[in-house]
Amino acid sequence: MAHGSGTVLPKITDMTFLDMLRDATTRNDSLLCVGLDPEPTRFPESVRGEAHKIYDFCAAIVDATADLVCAFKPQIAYFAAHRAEDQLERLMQHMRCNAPHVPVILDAKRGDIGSTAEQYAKEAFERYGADAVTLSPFMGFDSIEPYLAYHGKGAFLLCRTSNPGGDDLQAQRLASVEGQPLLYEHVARQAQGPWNKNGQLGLVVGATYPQEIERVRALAPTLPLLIPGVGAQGGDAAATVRAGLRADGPIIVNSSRAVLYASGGADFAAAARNAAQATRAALNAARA
Ligand SMILES: O=c1ccn([C@@H]2O[C@H](COP(=O)(O)O)[C@@H](O)[C@H]2O)c(=O)[nH]1
Repeated sequence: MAHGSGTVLPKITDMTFLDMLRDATTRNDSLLCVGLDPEPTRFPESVRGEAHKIYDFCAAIVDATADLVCAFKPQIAYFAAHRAEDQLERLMQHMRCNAPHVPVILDAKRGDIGSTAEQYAKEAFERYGADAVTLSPFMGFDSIEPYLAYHGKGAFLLCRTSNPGGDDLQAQRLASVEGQPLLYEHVARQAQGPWNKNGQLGLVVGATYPQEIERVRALAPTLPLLIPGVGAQGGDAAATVRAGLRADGPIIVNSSRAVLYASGGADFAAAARNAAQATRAALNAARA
């Protein structure tokens, strides 16, 4: 264990989230984000079920893949469910020290009234020192605004998510808006336009729906797209890149379980590296 728990170390760079993303994408020649979704029942046999090993497991994955990724994405639920927020704090410190060039997106999917959003923003950016966070836009712009007060930090709004039920609301038509767009199209337009006051917004779009990625890209030509759904959810890596990547429109393609649990043995970190290498290569092969 490299560091004790407590306040997350300050950033050693003044780079914005977008600067860091561009730098890591180029430096590591990668569109791949490794998702950190630690589930102790899937840990290597020697530590299986041991929630106090969450930090050790994730730190080993970070060390094995830091030169292969454009971002890391810890999902906060996997830590909170095990009362392991202290281990997430230590992991954030570990990434800051050992992979300082890789931006970290805290997947929290927060959404609440402004005064509460201020607390969530403080949690993401001050407690954990994240470079970007995921948010639900369902409660409107005033629920997003507190995050934008942290200049240079990124905020990814759920737009067309990777799950089958995403259609239940996201594909509903907004009769009150001119042209009657679908809800997810409206989110994309708002994020590319009036809500993006300081250029901090991005969108979450599922790799499981490449046609919708293309549609979102048409409506939001320059926003960074965070695209989960390759790997365990079966999304097509090549179709994802073709639909989403533009010269001035970056993509971050997340894979969690397919990397983390590539092996259940003592070779888990080496297997994770191999899986990350293969996914990075598949994504790069589809780049124009
Ligand atoms: O639309 C969405 C938004 C977020 N996620 C998150 O991404 C990872 C995916 O994990 P895999 O193991 O690669 O399937 C996970 O943390 C989700 O909460 C998503 O899948 N879809």
